[in-house]
Amino acid sequence: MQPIVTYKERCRTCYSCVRTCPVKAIKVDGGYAEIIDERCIGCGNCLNCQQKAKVVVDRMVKAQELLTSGDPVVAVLGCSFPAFFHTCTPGQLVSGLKSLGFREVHEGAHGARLIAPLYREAIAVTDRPLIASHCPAVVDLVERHYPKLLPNLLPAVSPMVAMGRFIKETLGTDTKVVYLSTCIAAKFEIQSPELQSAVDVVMTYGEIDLFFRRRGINPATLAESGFDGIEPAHGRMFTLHGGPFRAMEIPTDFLDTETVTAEGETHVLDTVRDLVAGRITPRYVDLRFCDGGCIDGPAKNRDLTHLYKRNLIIKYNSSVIPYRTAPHYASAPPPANLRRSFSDKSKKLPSPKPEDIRRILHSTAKFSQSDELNCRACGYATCREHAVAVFQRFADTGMCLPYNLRKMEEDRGILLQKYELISRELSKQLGEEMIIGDDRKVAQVAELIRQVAPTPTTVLIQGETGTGKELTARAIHRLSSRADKPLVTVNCTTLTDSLLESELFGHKKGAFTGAIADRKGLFEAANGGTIFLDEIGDITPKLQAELLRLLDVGEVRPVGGTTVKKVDVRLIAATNKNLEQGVREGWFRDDLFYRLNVFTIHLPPLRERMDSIPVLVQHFLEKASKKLNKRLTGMEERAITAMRHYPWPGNIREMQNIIERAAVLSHDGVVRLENLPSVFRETHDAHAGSQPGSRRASFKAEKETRLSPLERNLILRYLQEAGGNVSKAARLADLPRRSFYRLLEKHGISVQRDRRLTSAASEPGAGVIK
Ligand SMILES: Nc1ncnc2c1ncn2[C@@H]1O[C@H](COP(=O)(O)OP(=O)(O)OP(=O)(O)O)[C@@H](O)[C@H]1O
Repeated sequence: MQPIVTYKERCRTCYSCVRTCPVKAIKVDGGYAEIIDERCIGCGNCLNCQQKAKVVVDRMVKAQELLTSGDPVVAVLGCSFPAFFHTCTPGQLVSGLKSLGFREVHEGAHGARLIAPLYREAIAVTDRPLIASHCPAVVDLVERHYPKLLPNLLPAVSPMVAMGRFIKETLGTDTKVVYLSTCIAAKFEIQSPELQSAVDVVMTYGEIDLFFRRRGINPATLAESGFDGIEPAHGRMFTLHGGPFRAMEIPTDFLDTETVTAEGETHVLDTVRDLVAGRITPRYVDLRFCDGGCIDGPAKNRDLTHLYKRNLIIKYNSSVIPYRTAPHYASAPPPANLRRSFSDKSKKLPSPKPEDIRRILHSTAKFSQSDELNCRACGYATCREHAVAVFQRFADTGMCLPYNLRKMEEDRGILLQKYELISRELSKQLGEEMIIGDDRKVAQVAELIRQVAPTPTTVLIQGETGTGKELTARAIHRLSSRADKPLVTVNCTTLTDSLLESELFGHKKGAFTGAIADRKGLFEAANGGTIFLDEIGDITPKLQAELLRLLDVGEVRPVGGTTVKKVDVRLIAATNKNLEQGVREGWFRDDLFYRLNVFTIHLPPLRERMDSIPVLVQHFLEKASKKLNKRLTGMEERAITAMRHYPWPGNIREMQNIIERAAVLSHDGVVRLENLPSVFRETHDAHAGSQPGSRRASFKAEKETRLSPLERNLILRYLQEAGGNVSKAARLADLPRRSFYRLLEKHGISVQRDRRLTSAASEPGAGVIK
């Protein structure tokens, strides 16, 4: 089993392991990131996964099995142990390990002394730069990724393997050796067939600590025992920066270019690349993959700083360490063979051709250099590196975050547009086509519609939100000679600017990222019929110019296209903005305004059409009855009175929504005041209170009634400014989100994001235009 395993179900594909793996030994496939064993060098960087999806396999069970097997088991403490177990003395630690069942305890630093002669010899006679082979991650790095440097690896085993051989050759081969360390690569090292039998188990200090705790052993409370092996003297310096020179007595000095020492991923990789390129030619290179050396290996003590740990080692080195060297070691010869060889374990990967890279980049909408953001969100340093990994099947294109975000945004716009079309279609089926009203102003509107409908004239409909602008546009189309041709409606605020332009006019393949084929626009789709552009006051100046051109010459030019197409489309535009003011303030083109303003219909707000309230109530009750499949016979007088006195900031849509909601709540088929949002009860009470002879409402009730509409208007305004996004609206209003939601509920306002502000309410009654 590999020493590091992946828990698929914990992987959240954040790609942090891809990002931190120095040799890109991580493959993202099937929604999780797993280690590619042949490429892995065991550095342990991927263990920093916050989800704990990559973990070191716990060797405690294996160690326990050895300890209970009856065979002698020897513990060897790696040189960095004083920087981990700093709350007890070395002698107490030895006692603790013996309580666990270890027969002997050794200092692994002696291993450095064992291999030192080989190092000195090789360095003295070498004709090429020699790379130290004591760090297993460095050995794996060369064997798996830089095989050109195989002849440069110093042909000696690591101190750990030297210790294992020394102990087994002295005590006999039935002896088991457990090595304790901060190193994860050592766990990989002992799996190599050539070295396997030297050490049986590698455990981290953390695992041993857990072992102590599980067995209720606290070494700090134990009496001291002495180490059983051979005292390593300055071999203990091995773990410190530059320590191997001292531990193995390799002569060097500060400015000596004959020897180089490097620690940490960046420096090690740079040095290796320099060696491969022949940029440096020292005699000996001492490399350790972990930044900070062995005391800062992946299983280090994370509570202590590097300098503090370094001081612990130095202090340890100058203290008197209890030793009771067992007699069988005093005269033991060094192991017979401390040499080793290395092999090429690299795997040749397929190299993509330029067109392969281009194809992969195109598939994530990267058509030019500027599209390559190199944001590293996928874990690769550049978009091209990612593309290479995709080609080599280590990565997939779904890892590109900017592309995904953009695509989501576009999909959202398209879905919103579809949603609008479907909900309009649904409304039509529910018989929403009628313009209802029983007042003078709606009668005037109806007359204007009848007059303009049969002509080809462009119409501009102005009115507050929810006053029936779209309904009016539909009526004009229905009464025109184009009624049998399409009516295409577009809400100019639902799509991003660039997407809206391509939706309206179409685009040519390659016009922008994501334009993978030619596409017709909505003007072409509406050819022969009518296009209704809702919220025209929100379009950008660029789009205003295109629209003006279209109205002037009757031609559309697709985005990215050079040719134009004739279209015959009648335009009806609507806005709740004051376009004249827009012209004065410069955000709306005057020439487009005059082009649109040929025939304008102003829709009065509901508060100016109070006479229509009863017929509208009736109309919406009938609609709700159909939609909810519920018998509704009417609305009680108190509720109608409240409706008459309510200021209706959301106009007829608000009324429609409120009646539908009340219809849901009604128990007996009659909509009662209690079924309406509380603000209506307050409106009713305030009104009743102001009637002669009626009992005066309390100050609190009256205050609430008068302020409530104001509060409601404010909420609607914030929502409108936030495009229907409640969190944003709450932020604008400087209110906690929860409070904002409470206000929405109080006023019966329901929100559909990016649709427009709809509040929980209504519409009218007697058909004026059918
Ligand atoms: N006079 C009316 N008679 C019947 N229903 C109406 C009337 N006016 C509006 N409605 C209904 O109110 C709702 C909102 O109408 P519409 O979408 O036409 O308003 P709008 O002014 O276009 O809104 P917005 O400014 O938010 O785009 C629709 O369900 C519509 O059917």
